[in-house]
Amino acid sequence: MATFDHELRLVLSLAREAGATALAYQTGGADVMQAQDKPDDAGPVTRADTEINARLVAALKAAFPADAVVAEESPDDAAAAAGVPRCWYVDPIDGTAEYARGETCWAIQIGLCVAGEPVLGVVHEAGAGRLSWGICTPDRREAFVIDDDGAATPLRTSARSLAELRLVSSLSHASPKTLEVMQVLGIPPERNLRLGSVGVKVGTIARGEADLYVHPRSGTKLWDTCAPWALLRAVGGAVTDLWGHPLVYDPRRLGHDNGLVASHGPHHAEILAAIRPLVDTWYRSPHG
Ligand SMILES: Nc1ncnc2c1ncn2[C@@H]1O[C@H](COP(=O)(O)O)[C@@H](OP(=O)(O)O)[C@H]1O
Ligand SMILES: [Mg+2]
Repeated sequence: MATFDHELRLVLSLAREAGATALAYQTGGADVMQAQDKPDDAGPVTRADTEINARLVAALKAAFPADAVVAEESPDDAAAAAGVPRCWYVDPIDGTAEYARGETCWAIQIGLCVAGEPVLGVVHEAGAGRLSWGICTPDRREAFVIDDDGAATPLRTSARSLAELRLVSSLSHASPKTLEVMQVLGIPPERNLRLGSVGVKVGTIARGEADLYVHPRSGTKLWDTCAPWALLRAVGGAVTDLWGHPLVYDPRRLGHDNGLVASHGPHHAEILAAIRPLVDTWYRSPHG
């Protein structure tokens, strides 16, 4: 029986070390962070993204030489990952735009897929002083949030009804489509929490503070979602694209071109049905 204890221990320690690096640079301000824009509108990158990326990739490859490692700042390695049964997806800093602005809604994310299923995820919100992890396999379903003092609390989603849903949506990639989603689901602006980072947003659902995250377009990549999905699946949440298809973790296609819908679980099908008329007006059909 694979417990993933060894993997979890290593990844928790790597995430904490990376969090300390990122915080040290962020405290140093703009000159130390060295934010630059990547080509092709791919968003900002900082010294912390590059250095943490290199450290995490090297450590995972050394510890698990048979595994593939796909990471945001070294995406060319993804070609070699096709067909490898175990693949790590690493986002050294998810929410780099917020990180570079000195905010706290960013996270170090390390996820493991086995046969295309996210089974282990660590989302370290170093700026917020909180680290969440989850394991979701047929043998083990467990997810905790650990605060800076080391206190661990089991993650638990809310029991909110469809009429009470709390949304969490992007801060830096806001879309007018989100307002349409809010309208059809009857979600007022005060129940829309805007935050950076997929992992931070999904974390609010895993802790029961929000219930629904809709990313109504392309733009996110497998490293943005793998770790968050593992922990949300571990607590019974649901994740699909805008049409209700499961997310596909195939390193030959790094983008989630059909958007994202993550929820606390019990109303996922009703949410998809409610937004489907909108999706049909936005897009002719799903990609691929
Ligand atoms: N429209 C878009 N174009 C490019 N990247 C996008 C995007 N929407 C989301 N992302 C990526 O998804 C992550 C979460 O975005 P957001 O927090 O704004 O929802 C960010 O990852 P990084 O910060 O790791 O680059 C961001 O780059
Ligand atoms: Mg990211």
